[in-house]
Amino acid sequence: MSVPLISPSILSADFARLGEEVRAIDAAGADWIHVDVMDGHFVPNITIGPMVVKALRPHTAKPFDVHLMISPVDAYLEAFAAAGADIITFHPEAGPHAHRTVQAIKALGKKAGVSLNPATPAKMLDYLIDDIDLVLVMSVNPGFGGQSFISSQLRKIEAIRKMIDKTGRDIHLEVDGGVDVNTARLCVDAGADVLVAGTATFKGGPDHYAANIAALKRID
Ligand SMILES: O=C(CO)[C@H](O)[C@H](O)COP(=O)(O)O
Ligand SMILES: [Fe+2]
Repeated sequence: MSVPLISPSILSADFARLGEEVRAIDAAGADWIHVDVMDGHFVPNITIGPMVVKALRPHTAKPFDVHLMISPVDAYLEAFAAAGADIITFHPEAGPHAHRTVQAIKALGKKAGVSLNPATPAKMLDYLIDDIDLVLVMSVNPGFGGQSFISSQLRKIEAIRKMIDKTGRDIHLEVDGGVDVNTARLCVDAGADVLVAGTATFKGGPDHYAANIAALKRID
């Protein structure tokens, strides 16, 4: 079985010590840093904006995997790009012109990701897949960390893996929500190559981050 990339969600970090937490997960073996941006409108929670992304940028050289759960999206892309985002992922449900948003992210020189809510079908990707760098399958309803994995999303991951393979392009398939050592294995079996893990990375505190990340990678 292939080893997935791990993108710890800093939603589960200690927000009073975010810079330190980012350095700790970097040292513990995180491949990417997952930044959950919520606006209290598209999702029922408010987290952080571009100023915090900018403040965290000097703390790691690892890619910032920025998950925008905001509506509208386009007005904020430039600010997140300038703040140091490497991958910018948005929800097509958040606006009427998903393809334009992809174009705008790429025009900023960033990797473009599209995220699908649990009730959104894989078909949503039909006319986007050729232009994007990443698909993010939400395996919980977006808005909060610590929720339970919705297993119906495994079928969607399998379907999207087939769509990706058909393109012949190198497109990441990332899963976000309720990923632990058990569900990680199911996601990788279904075709995922990047796993977001908030609760499963940060549980037990800094002394456990390296073992937690290693356990998510060692799932064969
Ligand atoms: O996008 C998200 C929620 O909307 C988070 O990335 C996700 O919930 C990660 O947290 P956990 O691993 O604790 O489920
Ligand atoms: Fe996320």
